[in-house]
Amino acid sequence: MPAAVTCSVKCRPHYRLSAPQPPAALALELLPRAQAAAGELRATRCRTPPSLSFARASDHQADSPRAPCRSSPPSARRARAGVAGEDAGRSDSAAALLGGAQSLHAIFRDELVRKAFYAAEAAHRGQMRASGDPYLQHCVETAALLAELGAGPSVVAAGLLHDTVDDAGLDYGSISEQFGAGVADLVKGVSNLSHLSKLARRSNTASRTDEADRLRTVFLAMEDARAVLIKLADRLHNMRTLDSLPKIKRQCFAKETLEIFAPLANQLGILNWKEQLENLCFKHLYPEQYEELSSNLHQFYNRDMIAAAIRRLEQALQVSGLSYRSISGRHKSMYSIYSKMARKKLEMDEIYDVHGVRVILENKADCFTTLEVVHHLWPRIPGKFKDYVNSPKPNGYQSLHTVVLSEESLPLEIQIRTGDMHLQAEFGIAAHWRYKEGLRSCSSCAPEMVEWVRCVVTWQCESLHIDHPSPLGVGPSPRTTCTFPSHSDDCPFSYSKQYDHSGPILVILLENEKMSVQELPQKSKILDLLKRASSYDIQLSLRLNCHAVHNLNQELKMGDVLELIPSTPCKSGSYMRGFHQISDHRLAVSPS
Ligand SMILES: Nc1nc2c(ncn2[C@@H]2O[C@H](COP(=O)(O)OP(=O)(O)OP(=O)(O)O)[C@@H](O)[C@H]2O)c(=O)[nH]1
Ligand SMILES: Nc1ncnc2c1ncn2[C@@H]1O[C@H](COP(=O)(O)OP(=O)(O)OP(=O)(O)O)[C@@H](O)[C@H]1O
Repeated sequence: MPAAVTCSVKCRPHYRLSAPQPPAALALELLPRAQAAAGELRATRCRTPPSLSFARASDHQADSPRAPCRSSPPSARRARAGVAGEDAGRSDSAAALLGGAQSLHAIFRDELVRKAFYAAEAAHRGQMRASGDPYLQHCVETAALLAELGAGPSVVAAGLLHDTVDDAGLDYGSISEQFGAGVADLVKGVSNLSHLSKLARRSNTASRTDEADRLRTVFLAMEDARAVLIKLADRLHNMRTLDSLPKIKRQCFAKETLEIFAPLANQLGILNWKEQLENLCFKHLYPEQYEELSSNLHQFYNRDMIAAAIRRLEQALQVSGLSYRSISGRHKSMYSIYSKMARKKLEMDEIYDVHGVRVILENKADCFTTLEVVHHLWPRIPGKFKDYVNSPKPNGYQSLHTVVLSEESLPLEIQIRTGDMHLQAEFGIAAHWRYKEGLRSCSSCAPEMVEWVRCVVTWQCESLHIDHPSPLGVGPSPRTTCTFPSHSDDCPFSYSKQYDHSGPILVILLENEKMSVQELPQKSKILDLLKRASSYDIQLSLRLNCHAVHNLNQELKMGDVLELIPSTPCKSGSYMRGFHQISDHRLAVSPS
């Protein structure tokens, strides 16, 4: 019998065991919209994809991130009145929206969150998305995505308010007054990220891989990790509702999302969001390939096979008296299959890990015994066994891999490893995001930064925390020993012991309405950066993080934004209009 019955059948919500769909529905099930629930859920917590009951809810709503047909923003006065709860003009549909959210996520009953809902409702009243849906719906969907991850009230409230500064005339002061500086900082942080993202789209940063890598690191460096989380939720909902935008805009968003936001979600360990973002980008960027693969997968994806295999393996391990920590399974995402086919020049039927199961055991010996059990249960596919336990990969990755033929005559990849090996594969140098990002040029990526933000987000979000418990499996949980944004001395996540911080810094240069992310050695000065500017002349005035520059020898820090302002103002005035002064509590990568 398993010592601790922690069997976690990780089933995607659209592979619910209890509710088989007719074949016609399968194609839709493969669409990312249907992957709406957070994370790969454990069997015990398997739930249907949440869908909020909105006035105009439909499965494939077509909203735009900044819908041109929105009416002009309501006055800040009304928004403030809404914050104070004085406004009696709320509609039935808003009440239905809140009720729908509350029925899915208890956190929408929280006082702060309800207050934020009413403030967002007042601020966005009358505003519509390109699809014709109320703008408020986007705010609630964004907040709901955060709630699904298990984020706390401040993050969910900030998710509701995330567009009130840019699009509805609320200012930092009034949000801070009503909700506290914590929520206001988050809203401001999301707004800054949105501005940078807009500049990046205008500068086509996504098409330059190195620069896209750097920009992601800057995102992590300049904002509270939780602001990045909110921005990701905002982007995920915008990507789900992209259809009503013109093709050129859809592709622009999709390109940026694929190069910047999906890898960011991967780095933060939010794999379900990463997969949804990638699949949506795939659909908009390569519609023909998407359709083709989607129809091929009709034959390949087997919804019940993984659950059946897990049950069979579970029983066999129990009969053998083997203790296991967990058994989980997953279907490879469409985009992951497409990328693997392209990367390795393979046909669909040469991808052996479309269906996969992973067993985590107590010790190495049990791994090998489990392998025997597996090979007794199913015939193995020759040439597909890999012993990374006795021969670890150069990055330290350890696991046994085998591919067997399931009862359904489909290949099933089975990975077998110990808890320690798994932690190394999730958090260590062999972490999955590094393994993936390692395929790209990632010279300037600051791994310590990613690890730090990833762990902060993990602690902040209940469901991620459950999936990724204490990183080393021993010692105190960092949740109790670290205070954001610094590590305690004994924190196992702290890379400070493993890395010297002599690496480069990343700063943003804004000139001629273009943005570039520049990598400079530590202790570089403004003057050093100016040497890289194509348009620098003495007539220009300079601003660093929204402040006028008086000293060109001032040292730059990670995440600094330097703006070159021409003597004849450009058509949009300051490039950083709407960009809020960057707070000083940026994540410290350098000890300086
Ligand atoms: N975290 C982590 N996972 C890894 C690493 N290397 C491999 N994996 C996992 O192991 C799976 C299969 O790796 P391999 O058995 O080496 O197979 P492959 O190179 O994908 O080739 P195929 O046999 O065609 O599947 C990957 O899909 C990952 O899930 C690693 O360095 N880190
Ligand atoms: N056999 C498996 N069982 C359970 N989970 C798996 C299995 N294989 C991969 N995973 C997990 O599924 C997620 C998505 O992996 P995905 O298959 O897209 O990429 P990958 O594992 O890196 O494969 P590849 O590099 O071969 O494309 C990752 O978190 C990965 O750890």
